[in-house]
Amino acid sequence: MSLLLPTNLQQYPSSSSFPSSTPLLSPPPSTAFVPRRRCLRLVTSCVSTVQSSVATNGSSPAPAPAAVVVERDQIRLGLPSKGRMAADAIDLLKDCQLFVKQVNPRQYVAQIPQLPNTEVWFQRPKDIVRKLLSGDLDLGIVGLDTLSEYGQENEDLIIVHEALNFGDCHLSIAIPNYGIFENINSLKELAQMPQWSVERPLRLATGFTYLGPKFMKENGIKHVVFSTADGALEAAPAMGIADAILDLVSSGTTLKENNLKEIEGGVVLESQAALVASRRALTERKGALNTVHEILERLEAHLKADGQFTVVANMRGNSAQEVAERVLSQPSLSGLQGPTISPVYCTQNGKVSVDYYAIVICVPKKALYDSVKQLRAVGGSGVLVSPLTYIFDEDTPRWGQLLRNLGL
Ligand SMILES: Nc1ncnc2c1ncn2[C@@H]1O[C@H](COP(=O)(O)OP(=O)(O)OP(=O)(O)O)[C@@H](O)[C@H]1O
Ligand SMILES: O=P(O)(O)OC[C@H]1O[C@H](OP(=O)(O)OP(=O)(O)O)[C@H](O)[C@@H]1O
Ligand SMILES: [Mg+2]
Repeated sequence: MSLLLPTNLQQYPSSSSFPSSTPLLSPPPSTAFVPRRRCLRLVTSCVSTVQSSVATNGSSPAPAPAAVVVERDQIRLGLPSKGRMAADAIDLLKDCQLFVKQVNPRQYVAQIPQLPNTEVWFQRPKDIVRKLLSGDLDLGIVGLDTLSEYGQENEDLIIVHEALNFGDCHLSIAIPNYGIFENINSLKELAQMPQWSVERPLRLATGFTYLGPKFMKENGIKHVVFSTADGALEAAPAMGIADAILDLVSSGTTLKENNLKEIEGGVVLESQAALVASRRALTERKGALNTVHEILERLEAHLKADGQFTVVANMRGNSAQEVAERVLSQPSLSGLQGPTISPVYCTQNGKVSVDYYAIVICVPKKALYDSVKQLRAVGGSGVLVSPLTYIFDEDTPRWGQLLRNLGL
């Protein structure tokens, strides 16, 4: 196969792609920490010279002396310092009653009073990943795309929560919707175009210089060269300096406005914000595991509740059992663990009696109207709907998963 990769790309592992759907990465062979140095990062926006000029993002596999975790009192959490993830990360923590106290936006360290042993450090997303690897951060919030690109499947990186519900986007190949690409709609068709040869390979512009070549190689795409730039990649095809691009897409507006289209089979990964930790920090740094447990519990309680409403309704009935049977006959009314049903006491002619029962259930926001209809169908009235703030379960499944992953 004649995938044209510069030699420095070929020394990286090219096993299966980093699975964004896998919550936790596999355990490491040992807990010994070998820090990896940042690699050279050569950026060129000149596509015609790229065959030997693209270097991968992230860390190089250069040998380094074994080291231990540097002692410090504080657990360090990295948050995006700017860009579209910055405000959302702080807002998410606020929704979990974790208030980041940043005196001014140019100050790169902050505190969370609710977590006195934890410092927040604001960094660019890619630097959060690099610093988790170097041991300068213990925890971080970054997009799965950045984690995959700069983490490069390093076993020290553990995804503690893979779906923080913001920063949704996907990494995708896009081609022009005109000219020779007009009738090309899939990766397979793109690969089979007669235009590409050793002399004239497909020119792909991307900032994802690790994931891009890896994806093309895994998909058996021959005759491709990569170029990279720091932004506005969508301009490259119209400028004549690339045939296709590989970039993040969320609304799709930028592609549309630049006459580009996505193709079937061209999605490299789905991404959203994730909580990531250094395995070494969790196993060796005092207090790190407790901190991550608390953050995880708060996140799970908030995120689980975020998608739900509390619904209260009154229902006429002869007994709680009979009301329960009616409610449970409806598919959307079973709540988290079944409905809570309580008698509503009233006085009639001086006597206390029970003619109504109050039922309380949690329903997914998306299923609200269906649930209301089903409640009415079984005799529910006076339906009250309120937002749900937290759901603290007995245990958080991701915590158990994390402990297993750490071998604890
Ligand atoms: N439409 C989108 N385009 C790019 N990133 C998005 C988009 N939607 C969500 N994201 C997420 O936001 C992250 C940060 O993007 P942002 O553009 O703010 O910073 P960056 O491009 O990594 O940094 P810089 O602009 O300094 O190079 C991305 O890595 C991705 O996880
Ligand atoms: O699908 P859309 O909602 O249109 O978003 C996709 C665009 O957003 C990002 O660019 P960004 O805004 O970060 O600018 P950049 O090109 O300078 O990175 C990304 O690189 C795409 O260009
Ligand atoms: Mg950007």
